[in-house]
Amino acid sequence: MTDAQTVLSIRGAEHHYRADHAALAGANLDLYAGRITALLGPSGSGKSTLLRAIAGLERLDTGSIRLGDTIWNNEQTHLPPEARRVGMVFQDYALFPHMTALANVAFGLSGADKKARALAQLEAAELGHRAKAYPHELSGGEQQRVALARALAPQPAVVLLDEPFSGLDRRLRGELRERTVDTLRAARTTALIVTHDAEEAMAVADELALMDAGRIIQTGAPDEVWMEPVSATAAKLLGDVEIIESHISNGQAATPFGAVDAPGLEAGQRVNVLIRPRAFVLTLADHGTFTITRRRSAGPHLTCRFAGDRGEWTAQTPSPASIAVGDRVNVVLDPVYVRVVAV
Ligand SMILES: Nc1ncnc2c1ncn2[C@@H]1O[C@H](COP(=O)(O)OP(=O)(O)OP(=O)(O)O)[C@@H](O)[C@H]1O
Repeated sequence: MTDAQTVLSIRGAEHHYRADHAALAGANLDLYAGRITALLGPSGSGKSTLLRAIAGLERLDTGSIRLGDTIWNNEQTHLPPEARRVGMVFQDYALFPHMTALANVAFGLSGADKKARALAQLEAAELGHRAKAYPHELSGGEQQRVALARALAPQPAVVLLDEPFSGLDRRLRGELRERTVDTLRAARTTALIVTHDAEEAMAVADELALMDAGRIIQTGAPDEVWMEPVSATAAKLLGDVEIIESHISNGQAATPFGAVDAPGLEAGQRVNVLIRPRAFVLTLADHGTFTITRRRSAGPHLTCRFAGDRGEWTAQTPSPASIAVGDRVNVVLDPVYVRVVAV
């Protein structure tokens, strides 16, 4: 994303909890004005640590965090959390149990009109009628909405949400996800949402940032990142993928399913061929090269395992019900769902 204004900029962020392990290992990330960035990464990749560093709850060893021209962190500076204009929604919502919903939302506000402003924020979350309820009297979804209202009430420059839907059941998750996105958009907030759920990240993100081993390994629009992963690690974060090691010869990478074009890569270069399950096109053939070893129907598509001399792979095809375990098939690749990346 280059046309939106950068609000928050993180460069070379490093953080160690222990000397022998970097929780952040040189992370770079930009957040853009009014846009929602989803931070997706496996457990332990450093997502929460990055959030906590932005909020000022962890101090960077090296690197910088800037809000516009204001330095929040660098070698000399560590602005305390209360001096940063950050709203935070934690995984467990962290509402004050002895305070009403209204008091929770008003907590970070000052001025004579703070109750009115808090109430307006609760009403925007369609929870005005629950203003006097205590957290234990609210459902999980309502608590999350109060937590979001509390984070937004002081009109922060950036809102950080750490796995904000993880405590909710599946149906409620989808509903609340949409509501949260609508609320953030209505408030024109710059937001960073942490998740380890690829589908959730794709659903909420204007910008997707992939994190692994303390670094941001790829950023971009969700579709772009899905279609053009920069590495096998990035591809795996976004869904099932078969990875075939190969090398470049005559501008192509050989696979057991035929050669794949690999423009721009030099002869001899070692590569990974990244194949999404839907790239495999299976055709029944009496003397086919591969054998179906397993099949599982999942409504509109069929997931098949198939084996050949050099391995076993998983395909996802639009339900051709005629394929059965033991059938012989030939397999070619739909190049739309195949990428070749240098190793
Ligand atoms: N308070 C702590 N003390 C020591 N090590 C920690 C602490 N918090 C996190 N770590 C370590 O830092 C690394 C990054 O952890 P972090 O919680 O940031 O990852 P994460 O991507 O948010 O993971 P998850 O999705 O499981 O929440 C991990 O190796 C973790 O064990």
